[in-house]
Amino acid sequence: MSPVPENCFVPTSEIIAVEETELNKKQRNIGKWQKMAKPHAFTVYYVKKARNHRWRCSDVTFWCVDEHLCNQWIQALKELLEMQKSRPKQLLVYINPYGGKRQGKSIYEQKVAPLFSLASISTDVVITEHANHAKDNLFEVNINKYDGVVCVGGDGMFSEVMHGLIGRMQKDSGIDQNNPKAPLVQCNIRIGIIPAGSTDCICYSTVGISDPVTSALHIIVGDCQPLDVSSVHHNNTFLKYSVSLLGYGFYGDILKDSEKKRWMGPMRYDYSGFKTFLSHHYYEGTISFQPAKHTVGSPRDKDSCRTGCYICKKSEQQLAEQHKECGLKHEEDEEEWKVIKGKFLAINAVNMSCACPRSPKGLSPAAHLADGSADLILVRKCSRFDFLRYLVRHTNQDDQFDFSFVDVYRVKSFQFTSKLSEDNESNVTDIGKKRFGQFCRDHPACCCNIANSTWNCDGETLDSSAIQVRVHCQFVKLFARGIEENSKDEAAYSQSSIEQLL
Ligand SMILES: Nc1ncnc2c1ncn2[C@@H]1O[C@H](COP(=O)(O)OP(=O)(O)OP(=O)(O)O)[C@@H](O)[C@H]1O
Ligand SMILES: CCCCCCCCCCCCC/C=C/[C@@H](O)[C@H](CO)NC(C)=O
Ligand SMILES: [Ca+2]
Repeated sequence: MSPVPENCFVPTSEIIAVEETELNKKQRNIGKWQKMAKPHAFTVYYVKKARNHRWRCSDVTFWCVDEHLCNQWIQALKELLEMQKSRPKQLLVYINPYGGKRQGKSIYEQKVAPLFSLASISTDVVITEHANHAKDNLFEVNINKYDGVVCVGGDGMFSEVMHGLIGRMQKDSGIDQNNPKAPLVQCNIRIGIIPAGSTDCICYSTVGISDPVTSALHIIVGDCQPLDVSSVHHNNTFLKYSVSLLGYGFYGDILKDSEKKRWMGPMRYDYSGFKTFLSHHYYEGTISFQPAKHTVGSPRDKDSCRTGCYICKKSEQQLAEQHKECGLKHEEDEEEWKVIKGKFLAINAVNMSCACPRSPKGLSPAAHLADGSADLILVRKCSRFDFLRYLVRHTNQDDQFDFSFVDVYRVKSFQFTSKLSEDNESNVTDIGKKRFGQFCRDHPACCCNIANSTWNCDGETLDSSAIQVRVHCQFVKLFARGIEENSKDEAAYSQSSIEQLL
């Protein structure tokens, strides 16, 4: 138990629980309580903010001689907690026992379940037995029973749960996800992520740290962070939704190679990353996009998306106004498309910064969680050395878009077709060309890859290289609050912390 501080203050929104404290004989015999005939006590458990966005559960015990007064305090504090209507009471939890370092089950049992129980949250826990178990299960359960769904795992596990929830919502509303222009029904049930994967990019980008206890506490206090979701189609077939990275070329090739090496755990990305870097393949294709004119931000902004972000709030208001004015009409059909043809080492479309422990600022540091846009990053063919310089900037403070071979656009929709599929479409009868398709006709020894790359969609591969993508503003909600401002005030606040304020 922490030492009892003086002059304390805790916002009720950050109290985890209040409990009557059973005093044992030893406790009764310390200090001034020794003189009391029968002391009474209650303990307040609260969120303690530490460095680097880490949250911990701390506690302080109040002692008192008057049993009635003590009970009144407990009662009053419990009533205050009852008034926190955004807090979940009943959660559905899916644990992937094989994600990341295969620690999902023990992380949940040792670090998370005791906190949920302290906060009086009831849970139904499902330990997944195979891929898509959680997704399929979400189509069957009585979803209205729950205040939220929690996934214990990595980005792939989050993606599964999100697909289950969105899919269920569309099915219940009779909406065909295969129609790329269908007015999708928003998903209001919040998703919590307990990070136990290999990259944990979605957790890191929305909380600021990949830490199971911090995430559990954000769930307990009932945080809510909306997230943009991209729908990905191939012609009139729905492929997937994406919230973090849609990557073709470099990140697609890493994923394809790393899937065969899952046994290596998170290290597989380093191994495949190195191999893919050495292969230096580039891909030809055409990318068309509609710029996101509704948002005031730019991918080159110096400021990042933080808790209470005004750019995301503005997008939310605009979205609401658009819905009022146009109903279900889709304005984007009428807006201009920009077309870019080229040879690319990487095409990355990110709905959020994609910050993760490997890349603390992410692939697009100024991308917003909930502004209804994605940042489309085009890395053109360049030397290995230049590409390495670009990759190194993922890991440091330098501007990763300040290269002649890198372009970045903020978009609300885009399409991609590879040169190979364009050629095949325009000349389907040219069998010789198709058979020759795997080799570069001009320079057999160069890195020009006539075969297609694969799309990496939040860590899952897509079956098609030709895709149409549309960003849906604030389409799902997480138990998170975005990354809190890391000001000097916050550092001071976390050092002295609530102990001194309570
Ligand atoms: N019991 C299971 N057995 C095999 N695969 C599973 C099981 N449960 C879930 N999966 C699948 O495992 C995939 C990867 O899981 P997860 O995202 O948790 O870990 P990861 O790939 O190591 O981390 P990251 O996605 O952050 O890189 C998910 O796409 C999910 O569909
Ligand atoms: C020589 C230095 C090279 C350093 C390069 C580091 C770059 C790391 C950037 C990782 C970006 C991750 C984006 C997130 C993708 C996830 O959706 C996905 C699934 O978890 N993870 C990966 C690795 O594809
Ligand atoms: Ca966005």
